[in-house]
Amino acid sequence: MSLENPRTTKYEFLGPVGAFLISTGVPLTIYGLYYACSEQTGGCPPPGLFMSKLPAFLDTQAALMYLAWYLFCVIAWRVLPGAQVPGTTLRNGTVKTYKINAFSTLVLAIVIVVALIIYSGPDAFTFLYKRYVGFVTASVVMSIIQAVGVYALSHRKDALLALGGNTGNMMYDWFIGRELNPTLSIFGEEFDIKTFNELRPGLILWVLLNISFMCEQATRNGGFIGVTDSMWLVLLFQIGYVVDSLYNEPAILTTMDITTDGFGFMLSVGDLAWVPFTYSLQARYLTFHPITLGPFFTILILFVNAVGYYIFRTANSEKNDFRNGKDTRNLRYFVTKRGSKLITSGWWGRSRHPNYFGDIIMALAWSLPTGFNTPITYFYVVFFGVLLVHRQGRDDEACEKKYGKDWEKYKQIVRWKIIPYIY
Ligand SMILES: NC(=O)C1=CN([C@@H]2O[C@H](COP(=O)(O)OP(=O)(O)OC[C@H]3O[C@@H](n4cnc5c(N)ncnc54)[C@H](OP(=O)(O)O)[C@@H]3O)[C@@H](O)[C@H]2O)C=CC1
Ligand SMILES: CC(C)=CCC[C@@H](C)[C@H]1CC=C2C3=C(CC[C@@]21C)[C@@]1(C)CC[C@H](O)C(C)(C)[C@@H]1CC3
Repeated sequence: MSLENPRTTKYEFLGPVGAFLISTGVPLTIYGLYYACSEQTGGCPPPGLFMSKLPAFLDTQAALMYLAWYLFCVIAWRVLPGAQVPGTTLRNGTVKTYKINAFSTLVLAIVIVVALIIYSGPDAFTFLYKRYVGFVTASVVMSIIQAVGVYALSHRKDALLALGGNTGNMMYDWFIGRELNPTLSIFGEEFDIKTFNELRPGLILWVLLNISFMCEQATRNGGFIGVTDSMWLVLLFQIGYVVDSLYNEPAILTTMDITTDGFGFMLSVGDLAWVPFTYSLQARYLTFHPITLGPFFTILILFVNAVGYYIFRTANSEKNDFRNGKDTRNLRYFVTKRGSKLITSGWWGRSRHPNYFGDIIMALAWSLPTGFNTPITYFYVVFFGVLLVHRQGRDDEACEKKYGKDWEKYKQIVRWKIIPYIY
């Protein structure tokens, strides 16, 4: 075992057994959510739990369309212009550069879809709703293929492995991600598989799925005039979130997924299947269960989302500006033995993950438009809460390793983990 790629001695997610359970559980949950909440199976939930029939899992047309979608994203990455931005310094001392053009890819995709809808009517873009299960299968197959491919590639002599992904247990390493930054060369340009998947094919597909669900509602209700206020709210919030993520694309380069985690099945299925198909559940529900909120509830939900967005954005900007030497707020901080500074006032003085707090408030605002008819449309809030609590724990552990006593000192100053005065 080389010094650069030490053997991993600690398992996360309960080791190989957990890796197996999550790898099978994630696709099953995506199908399960469709089964438990869809028009085709009889409602949300269906009247008899085991009585309804699932549509075909395999749909060749959907698979071909999904492949075309993925290729569109790759071609857009290659041909659209974009700044070359350096990532963080890797532990072997090298720095990778990334092409920043995810936002232009989103704009291009939306322009094409809107042109299609204007030219041919909303009915022309309902195929994502109608062939939903086929698209799920295509994205899961794509995730498996990619995870197998990057696992095989990671056995090159020059591969830099993730510190957490080199246990030697095939199942676990395949799941958690063995290589830190699997890269291909596409027409002479370095293609970083992990950052590409994290921001483009899945997040933009989430937007397109939502637009397709709105088109289905419009088709049924006499055009876009018949689209309900609840559907508009969900689209506004979720498209706004994706726009924000892609517009701030360089911010992803310092997240733990990019700096620390390898790319394996957990991230490939999370990025390509889980994000678009479970995060869009609310809009899919509203397609077959339209809800009119009226001005009072619309304004109330807009307010909840605005509060969440304000916290999420100002917290992330405070940290990014501070770390980039552009702080205008005179935030208090202390310098750690490692040399980096930890903020102790503003949002980062109120809790150790104020951005997660904003994110979870937004998650709630995205489910509220579906009313209180079924708990299933609140799945995202629950999952996201669990994800963020777990992520907070992982980050705390990583910071403890990085900063040692300095992290203890920071924890003494900032006692709350996510929600000030509560958690
Ligand atoms: N919608 C979704 O499904 C998901 C959304 N997200 C969102 O992604 C965003 C990024 O999240 P994530 O990467 O987990 O973590 P953060 O952006 O919260 O970054 C954590 C890192 O920030 C640095 N840091 C911590 N405390 C301080 C401080 N006081 N002062 C300065 N730096 C500090 C540390 O790294 P260092 O010191 O090494 O720089 C730490 O590892 C969040 O807004 C989150 O809500 C995340 C996951 C899923
Ligand atoms: C069910 C399963 C296997 C879960 C894996 C977790 C993934 C769903 C998440 C891990 C980190 C993520 C990030 C985003 C989406 C969810 C996943 C993939 C993210 C792209 C959402 C938008 C944000 O602005 C972000 C870019 C910061 C974020 C990055 C992490």
